[in-house]
Amino acid sequence: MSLAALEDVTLRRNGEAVLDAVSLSVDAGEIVTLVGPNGSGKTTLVRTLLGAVPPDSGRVTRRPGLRVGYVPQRLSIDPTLPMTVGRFLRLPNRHPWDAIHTALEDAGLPDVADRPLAALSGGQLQRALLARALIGDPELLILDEPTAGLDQPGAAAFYRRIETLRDSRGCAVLLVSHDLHVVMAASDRVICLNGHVCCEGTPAVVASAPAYRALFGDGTGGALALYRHEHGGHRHEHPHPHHHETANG
Ligand SMILES: Nc1ncnc2c1ncn2[C@@H]1O[C@H](COP(=O)(O)OP(=O)(O)OP(=O)(O)O)[C@@H](O)[C@H]1O
Repeated sequence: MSLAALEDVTLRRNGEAVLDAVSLSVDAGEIVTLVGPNGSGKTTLVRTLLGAVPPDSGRVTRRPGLRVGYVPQRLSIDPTLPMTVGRFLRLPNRHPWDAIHTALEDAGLPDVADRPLAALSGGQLQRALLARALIGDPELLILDEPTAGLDQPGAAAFYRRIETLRDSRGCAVLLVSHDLHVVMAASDRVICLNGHVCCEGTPAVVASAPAYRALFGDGTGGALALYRHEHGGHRHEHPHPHHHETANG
């Protein structure tokens, strides 16, 4: 059984289908990247999958007792509040401190528990949000545009961390992105959303799908560039956009 799935889900707002007969599932341990332009329904899809919004038709299923970690697109509290990172992570469930420290370490942010939240850089804040999502030991980690606001090396490093986390913790990852031209090479599947699912498959399959090109045009020469890091041998610690390998050449 999938961890979470939508089956033929349609959701209307103001007479328009925001989600149009969408089917999607996330299985244990896989990385699924959901890409789509602004307004294509990505956040609505995630909220529907989480059970926060009921669909007008279709079925939403989640494995009973599924543990989900959610990294929101934006922080919903004022990051300038005089609060330490550790206290922020203890909200609202008062998790034990050793769980907080483990999560910070896994998110690549050790030794910051006592620092004010306001003192974190954008990339560090993103990792703090990731740490918060990891505390409950999620089976499914959902990240909504986690690299928005990060520069290319920052985004690449964040994606590497997600890949490592999937490997070490075995959690499934649903990654939402509006970056139409660059996705994590480690994605097992890429799903392109534009109200409906217009194509899906491995990154390489989607990159060469006519529906992808028709929707997302010719940025990056029409290719889907992949954040890929090499295992062993030469390694790009700071990948540059021009160094992205492309799926189809
Ligand atoms: N509660 C609502 N009432 C009316 N319209 C809504 C509501 N929720 C979403 N929509 C509309 O549904 C469409 C999809 O919104 P959604 O936020 O899911 O898109 P998105 O792909 O996540 O966009 P972005 O990349 O900008 O975050 C938008 O046109 C939005 O205006």
